Amino acid sequence: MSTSPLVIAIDGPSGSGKSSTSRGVANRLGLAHLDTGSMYRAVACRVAHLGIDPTVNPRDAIEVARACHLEVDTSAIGSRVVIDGEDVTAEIRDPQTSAKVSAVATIQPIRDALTARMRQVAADRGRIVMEGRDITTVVCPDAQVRVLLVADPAVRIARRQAELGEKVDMAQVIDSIVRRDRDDSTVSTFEEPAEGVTVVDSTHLDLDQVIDTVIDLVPVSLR
Ligand SMILES: Nc1ncnc2c1ncn2[C@@H]1O[C@H](COP(=O)(O)OP(=O)(O)O)[C@@H](O)[C@H]1O
Ligand SMILES: Nc1ccn([C@H]2C[C@H](O)[C@@H](COP(=O)(O)OP(=O)(O)O)O2)c(=O)n1
Repeated sequence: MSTSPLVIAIDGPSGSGKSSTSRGVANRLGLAHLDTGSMYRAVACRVAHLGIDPTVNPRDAIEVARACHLEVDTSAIGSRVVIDGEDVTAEIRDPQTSAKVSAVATIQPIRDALTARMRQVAADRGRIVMEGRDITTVVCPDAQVRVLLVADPAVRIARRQAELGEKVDMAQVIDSIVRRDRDDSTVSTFEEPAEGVTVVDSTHLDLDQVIDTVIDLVPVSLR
């Protein structure tokens, strides 16, 4: 197995399969994994716990993003997220968090603060899969492998619905895909691939096929 630095950057809209694919690739190649969306989600939770409305008081929300102590598990199988001593691993996946995360993620100084932390993680880990919305374009544009993972909206909605279970509110699922993509795309370019980025369409592929497709893009000398 290679020990050369390796960053695999995977961007894409909600429900395209970024997390499942990234974990699978990290597992198979023995790499670290960073779900950058979990960092935005954790800041959204902390901001809410402090009673800050980021649309009314963006300055206070920015201060939280800059000053918080944020621990994110970077193992391929772990997902623990702790912010300012509070374990928010479960809360960041709540539909309520999904509904409010874009309000935090569309504030540019918050993006700048979290981008710096993401780059530090990449530098510390050395060999890593990073997933998000702007990894291929802003966070790690020099990544050795850059992928835009897409899937038809109807398939993404169905996958998210299946994941959340029967009791889920359909309007909330559609909001968490369609409205959120629209809001998020005002600050990140994940609907079209940047130059040099490979599009992988998972609409008709199962998870193993998507993982294989991404691994095939990694130069053999870096695996
Ligand atoms: N290629 C695929 N085929 C079928 N289901 C998939 C595929 N990729 C991911 N999924 C499922 O779709 C849901 C959303 O995937 P996830 O990896 O969380 O997407 P994202 O991180 O892009 O939001 C999960 O329940 C996951 O198991
Ligand atoms: N690099 C990133 C990662 C996530 N975000 C934003 C966009 C999303 O609404 C939230 C949460 O991202 P996350 O990847 O967890 O969302 P999905 O699992 O794809 O639904 O954070 C971002 O703006 N930039």
